[in-house]
Amino acid sequence: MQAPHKEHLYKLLVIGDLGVGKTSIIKRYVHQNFSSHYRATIGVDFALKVLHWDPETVVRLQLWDIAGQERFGNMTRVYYREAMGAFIVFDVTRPATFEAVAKWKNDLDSKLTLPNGKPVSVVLLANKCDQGKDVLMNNGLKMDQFCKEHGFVGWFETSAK
Ligand SMILES: Nc1nc2c(ncn2[C@@H]2O[C@H](COP(=O)(O)OP(=O)(O)OP(=O)(O)O)[C@@H](O)[C@H]2O)c(=O)[nH]1
Repeated sequence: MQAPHKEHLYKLLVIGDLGVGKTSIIKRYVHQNFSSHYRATIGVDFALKVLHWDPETVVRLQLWDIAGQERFGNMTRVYYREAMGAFIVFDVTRPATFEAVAKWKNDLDSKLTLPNGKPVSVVLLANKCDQGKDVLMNNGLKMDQFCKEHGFVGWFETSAK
């Protein structure tokens, strides 16, 4: 097999309040497994997802799993540096985590811009949709409106379970 000759490395952030499922989403995506055991991330964790995009192209996604408690610290500026995009996660069973979404978005936009001066693309993830308590999700239109108002490129319901 011919070695790929195009390689891309992208740094992506995964942020959101404590316990919303950031680590679990990454684990599911990268290692295809899930654990119901909760262990809070301290600071930041990393994972690498390698995508064989086409026969000539390899894409490496460097996923930065930032602890929920970091919103109250000073380190996010350091962690956000040189990221190309971000996911902001909330837990559909805990409305307070949705209220924090705008705060995370503001924190990100105030500390990170692309080299061309534009804000990075951010996707909103409504996690734990397997729990059946998704008040917000019955209202897709409201979510679309929220994304428009706050500058998200879009939103998805997710479950890491
Ligand atoms: N039912 C269900 N539980 C989930 C899901 N995602 C995560 N959990 C559970 O929620 C808890 C917290 O998940 P984590 O992935 O550790 O959350 P986190 O956002 O990384 O938390 P911090 O590191 O504290 O910021 C764990 O007990 C997970 O098993 C999901 O999609 N569905």
